[in-house]
Amino acid sequence: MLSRIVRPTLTAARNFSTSQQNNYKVTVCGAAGGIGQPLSLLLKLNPLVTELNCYDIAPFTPGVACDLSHIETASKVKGFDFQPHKRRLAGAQINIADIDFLILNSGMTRDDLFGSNASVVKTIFECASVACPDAIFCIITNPVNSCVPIACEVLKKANKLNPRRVFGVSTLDIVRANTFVGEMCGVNPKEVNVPVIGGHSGITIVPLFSRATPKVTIPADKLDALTKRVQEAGTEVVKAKAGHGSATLSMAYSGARFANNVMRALMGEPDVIECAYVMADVTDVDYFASPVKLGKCGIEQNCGVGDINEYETKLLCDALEQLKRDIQKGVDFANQDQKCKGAPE
Ligand SMILES: NC(=O)c1ccc[n+]([C@@H]2O[C@H](COP(=O)([O-])OP(=O)(O)OC[C@H]3O[C@@H](n4cnc5c(N)ncnc54)[C@H](O)[C@@H]3O)[C@@H](O)[C@H]2O)c1
Ligand SMILES: O=C(O)C[C@H](O)C(=O)O
Repeated sequence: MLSRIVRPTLTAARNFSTSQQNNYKVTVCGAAGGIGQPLSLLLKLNPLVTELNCYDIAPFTPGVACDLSHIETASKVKGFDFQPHKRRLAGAQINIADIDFLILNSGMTRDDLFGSNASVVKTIFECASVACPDAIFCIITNPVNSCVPIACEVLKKANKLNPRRVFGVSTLDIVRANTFVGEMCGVNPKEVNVPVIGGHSGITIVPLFSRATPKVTIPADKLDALTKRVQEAGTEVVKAKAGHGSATLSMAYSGARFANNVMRALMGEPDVIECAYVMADVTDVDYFASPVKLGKCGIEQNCGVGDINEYETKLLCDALEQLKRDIQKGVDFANQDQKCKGAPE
């Protein structure tokens, strides 16, 4: 069982063979938002990204792109605002034709999350299924557990689904688990790898401390609290920001880490393994977060659940019940006939 989760090392990427593709065109949807801006910044700093398209409905999006374009890295940056009166031009306005990566973090945080965000995801994937069906899709938009099924259903309807290339980004759960374990055990969090399986919300988040590397011993009386802290870490940030949004900076880091590792694998680097929420047949549910081995075409192998202990098995059972409902909600939404808000005419 492969358990190494590769870190994003921009310097390592820089040293990598030039005979492989190292010129990825990336579009960030939601680029003007709390996550979108720092994520776009990190992508602008990534030497593997040669073209960065910042797309958002916010009218100042071209300004965000202009700001980024002054940074002294070689990539070209363009900004696209996508106002309602232009929606007819969807694919062209988003500028997703011929791109390699579409990173989707457009949408609201917790208020009215499902209704509005589900529509955004559906709309963008209707465009993507025409404009860039072969891109790598990274979905950050919440609720991830339902948004990934929506995206896959839309692509499936258009006969363009390649499940190896559609990812729900659950990296922040791993990043948090690594950090909290590092703090608790006195280990540099950079050296810690805790696989996190299941989904990305509450009890669907199942950290596997028994499989942490390096091996750590979590005192029995602290295990519940540590597990809950990882599961509720999003709420911890929401409360701490006191009405000013949810996690943005740690999420931007996590999104950039994930995208960088996918790019490294696409370039042919071996043994790149990341946890991600993907279409899978490794449990009773159709979408599941687990370690996946990445390769030149996207997911090469789903490593599945692997060995887990009794405590984690109980967590997983609870997670699967909730995941089933979340997934069904997404599938049902995608298959509703009604035209969604903001869909291209
Ligand atoms: N996967 C994760 O681990 C994780 C972590 C944190 C946040 N999130 C989610 O990421 C999403 C974004 O969070 P944020 O804090 O950046 O929110 P935000 O409100 O700051 O930014 C969202 C951006 O999306 C834009 N937008 C809305 N509709 C759009 C559309 N149709 N097309 C293009 N852009 C559109 C908005 O104008 C805004 O700039 C939320 O759904 C949030 O819950 C996920
Ligand atoms: O929890 C949230 O609302 C945002 C995000 O999913 C997070 O994990 O921080």
